[in-house]
Amino acid sequence: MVDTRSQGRAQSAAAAASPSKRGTSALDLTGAAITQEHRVGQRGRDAPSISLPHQNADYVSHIALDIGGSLIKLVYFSPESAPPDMLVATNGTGRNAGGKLHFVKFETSNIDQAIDFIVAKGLHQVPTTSDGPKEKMRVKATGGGAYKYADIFKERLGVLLEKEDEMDCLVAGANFLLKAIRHEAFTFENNTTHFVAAKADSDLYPYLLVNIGSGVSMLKVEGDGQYERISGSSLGGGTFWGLCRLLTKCKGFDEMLELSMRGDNSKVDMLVGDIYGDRDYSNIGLSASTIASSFGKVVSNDKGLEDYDPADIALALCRMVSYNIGHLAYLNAKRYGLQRVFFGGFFIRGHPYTMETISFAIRFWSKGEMAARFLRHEGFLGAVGAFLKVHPMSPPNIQTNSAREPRKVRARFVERFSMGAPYSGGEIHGPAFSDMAEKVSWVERFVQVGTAATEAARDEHNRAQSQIRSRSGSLGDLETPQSPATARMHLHVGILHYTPSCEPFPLLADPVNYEPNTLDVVTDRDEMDFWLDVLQDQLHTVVEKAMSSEGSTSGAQRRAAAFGSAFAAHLNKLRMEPGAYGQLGLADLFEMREECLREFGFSDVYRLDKQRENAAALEVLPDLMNELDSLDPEARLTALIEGLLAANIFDWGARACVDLYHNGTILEIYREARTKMARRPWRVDTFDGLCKRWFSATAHPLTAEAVPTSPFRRVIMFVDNAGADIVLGMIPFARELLRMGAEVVLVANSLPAINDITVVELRTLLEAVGEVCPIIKAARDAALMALELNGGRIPPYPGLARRVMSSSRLTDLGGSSPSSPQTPAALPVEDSQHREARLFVVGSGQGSPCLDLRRVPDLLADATVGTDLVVIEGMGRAIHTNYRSRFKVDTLKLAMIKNQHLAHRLFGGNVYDCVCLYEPAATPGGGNGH
Ligand SMILES: Nc1ncnc2c1ncn2[C@@H]1O[C@H](COP(=O)(O)OP(=O)(O)O)[C@@H](O)[C@H]1O
Ligand SMILES: CC(C)(COP(=O)(O)O)[C@@H](O)C(=O)NCCC(=O)O
Ligand SMILES: [Mn+2]
Repeated sequence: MVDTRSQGRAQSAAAAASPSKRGTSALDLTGAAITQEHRVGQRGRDAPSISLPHQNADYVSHIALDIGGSLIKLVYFSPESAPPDMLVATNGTGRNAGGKLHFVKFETSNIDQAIDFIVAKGLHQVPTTSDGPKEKMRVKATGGGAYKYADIFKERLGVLLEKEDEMDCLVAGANFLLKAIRHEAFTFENNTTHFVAAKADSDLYPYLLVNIGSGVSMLKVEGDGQYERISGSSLGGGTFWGLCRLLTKCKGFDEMLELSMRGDNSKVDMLVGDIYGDRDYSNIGLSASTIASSFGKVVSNDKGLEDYDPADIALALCRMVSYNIGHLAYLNAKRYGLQRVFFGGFFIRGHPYTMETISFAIRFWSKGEMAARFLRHEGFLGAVGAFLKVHPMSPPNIQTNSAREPRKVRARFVERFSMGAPYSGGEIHGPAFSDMAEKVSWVERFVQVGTAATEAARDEHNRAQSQIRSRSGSLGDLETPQSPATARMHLHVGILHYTPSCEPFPLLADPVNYEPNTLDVVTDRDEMDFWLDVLQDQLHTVVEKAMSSEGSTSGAQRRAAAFGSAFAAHLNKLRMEPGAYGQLGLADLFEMREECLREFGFSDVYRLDKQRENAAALEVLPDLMNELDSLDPEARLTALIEGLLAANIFDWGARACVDLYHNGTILEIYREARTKMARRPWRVDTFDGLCKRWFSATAHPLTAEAVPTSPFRRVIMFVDNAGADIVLGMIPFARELLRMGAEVVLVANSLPAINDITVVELRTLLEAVGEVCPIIKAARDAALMALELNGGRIPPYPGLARRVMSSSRLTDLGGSSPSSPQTPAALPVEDSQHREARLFVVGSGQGSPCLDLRRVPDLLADATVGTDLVVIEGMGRAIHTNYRSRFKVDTLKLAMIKNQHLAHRLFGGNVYDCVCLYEPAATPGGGNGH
């Protein structure tokens, strides 16, 4: 329940909540407003700051505060249920202590607003089971305000702040973020963002942490909890803010930054050229444009404050403070022999000019040797550190299952950007709406203003880009940054999703350097633009699909339209600022579309198409199996792969394929693909190597009737699309391996993405396949029994010598006579611990058409024990991602390329080219990764 006393205050706040009870869905949108002074034009080029109305909260388990001299930073955590296929890991409770971490900030002078927010969301109360007593939330707090405002928190919320040391929290937060978030740190020079990830502790420590809040702290950090505050300065963010307010009459901080962007500091700063008559002082390396004395020109001009443009003053102040801090940071780094310098604190605010200036100071004084690094979570370091005291999310490197490597902390975190991100201009307002109607009306209400604003910002951005291009060179060398021509860069901080049961795929040859994405779409703007265009072009089709997937009701239409607007806004955002969300790759773009659909309640847009295509493909499966079984082993392997590549054409995510569906039935397309497009030789074709390995455990010469012996013990197969792709492609291939005596683990998406089959659908499908295929039936039964005996987890491979099976028995088994289904017990027994050809199914933990092996569920990681072949299928999983990744075991990558640009870009090829890439296990140290 909302405290009645606070309701009045909450309503009076700019973004007032409806005084509704927790748990009800009513939400008063009147409070959510784009205020007049925030309109484009009045407020300059920035997107309007849109205040999300207070929302009914998710269940929140922990909160932490950092109450500084200028800002209050709030971090809170809402636990989340695991996807259904990952329940085993949670002992069936669905809770695995995973959840979402949210970041919010307020001005300290507006402490009531922060308290209203906490009250409206009920963050200060531990929600209870219906009968239990209400507990007070434990609130960790750091920063001076934890002392100064303790009474207010006690009075208004009834909570006692548990105080934590500020420097301790700062360091804990920085260390955590730098290790847990992939793209936390970046450099910013010459208007270019470059993300730098520390891959090992030795890449990180020791470092200098410069926190620019109201004042400045400089800490030498050597490890977790190992630090020393070596210096500081009173000339910090407060100095800039204070002097700016005094001299420019600007009130808001962002307003001052905006203002400074129109400024010309040479009107107030004394430059070297002013002293040397427009000449450089080249003897000591100073160009004419270097500032000799900040505000020095004011002395010689006989002018009053009112004669100066406030923009020039704002810019000169920003530069003065930034440059001084950069200089001090360099001197301290030098003094302690530190090579890496990270800058945090909210003074920076992703402001290009601030970052350019600090970077310039570090580069200049280090004679080009060092580069300043910035943190995306800027001012949240202390709050995150305080949060970790009550909820330590990642005891580093827990040793899991004995046979596997230690888990990596980073694998457990992923950052997601909600639909509000592009509109709200980098401000963070808590979790997504709990009620769909609220969310949709919010988008409807703000989409026009938001779109107008992002368009204005984009025009501004384009203008700035051409200006920068036209004077390139002047910023390239060690020159003082000119007055900023870049539009404001909004660093977006998303919601951090924490999944403690995720870890890197254990079979990666080089997990540290593994990068799933094949193309670099962040640095390569043309590439980014190409894929943004692709997604933009497809958007109306997806909106239509979404709508019809739910019977085109008016509700579905509104939600689909809102999805369309929200996703379009993300695309626009990325077109302007490819680095706004960190270093997103192509895989993230595709995933963002799926996440956005989910956010608007579309749980599975292609569900009916998938069902229809599965049914159609099942009809022809028995004939296909007969046809394959009649071939001799080598021809059969070729036919299996050709069929698999052909079936990969059923891809609702590719424009070229969707166009095909208008002119033919599923079967016609499949036949055409199999006889024409997927015939050997393929564009990338290392089939001969596969063939050699495939028959390496079988006595030669191969006879026509013989079923070969599998050289592989356990094969993990990442499957792709529903319908023909899985039924006529991957399943027959898996069946062949099972027949040869291998164990097979099929890995499917945990959540839907386009027409990819999900793990739940796959299990059902295999039951249907089992009806017409005794091999699949027996292998599924054996797997289910093994799972039952092993508490739902895939047991390690039994680890036996290879079973040599009698080919006649196997041929019996493979016959498509369903009258005599064989149980596993009827399989030939080699010794007491005989192994069965079991067919397991496990979720990939992902909901994307691509495959990011940096984080897979531990249930899948378990399955790698004993695996000696990994098969990755499809354009998303084997081409967009993982095309260049290497594995500790043999790998087979199979895909049809359904996009002309991509085929051309990768190997000068054409649309419908096929890839059959067999790669033997990477030898240790043998140039893995890329
Ligand atoms: N919206 C804002 N309001 C006030 N100050 C801001 C704002 N955004 C950025 N700042 C800058 O950030 C500084 C505060 O940074 P922060 O890291 O939160 O430090 P502190 O803990 O001292 O409050 C301010 O002095 C100001 O320069
Ligand atoms: C989303 C996809 C990667 C899915 O392909 P799949 O993995 O199913 O083979 C692919 O459809 C794709 O890249 N589509 C966008 C490009 C296009 O429309 O041509
Ligand atoms: Mn797919």
